[in-house]
Amino acid sequence: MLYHVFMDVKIPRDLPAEERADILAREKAYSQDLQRQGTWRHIWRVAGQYANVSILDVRDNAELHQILSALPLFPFMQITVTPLLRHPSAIRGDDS
Ligand SMILES: O=C(O)C[C@H]1C=CC(=O)O1
Repeated sequence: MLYHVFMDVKIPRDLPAEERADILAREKAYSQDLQRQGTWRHIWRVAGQYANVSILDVRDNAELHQILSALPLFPFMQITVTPLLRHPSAIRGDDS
């Protein structure tokens, strides 16, 4: 199943710099690993915001929840999930 996921990042200003850097490095590694596996199909920066729009391809709601709640930045993000299905007018073969 495909999901559109909007992640709005709000890291507290008073988080120590070392801790912030560690979380961001782990977040990047985690996200890139899932991208290599094909689970995290797309990630886009939202212009002008510390936020991203992502497309994840997972088995079900439970797997999506497991993946998102394990994000190192999870405690510092507002996440909005929208389930997707193939549009009847779609012509691309790889979007379902
Ligand atoms: O920077 C972000 O948008 C947050 C986050 C999500 C994946 C990743 O590598 O960073």
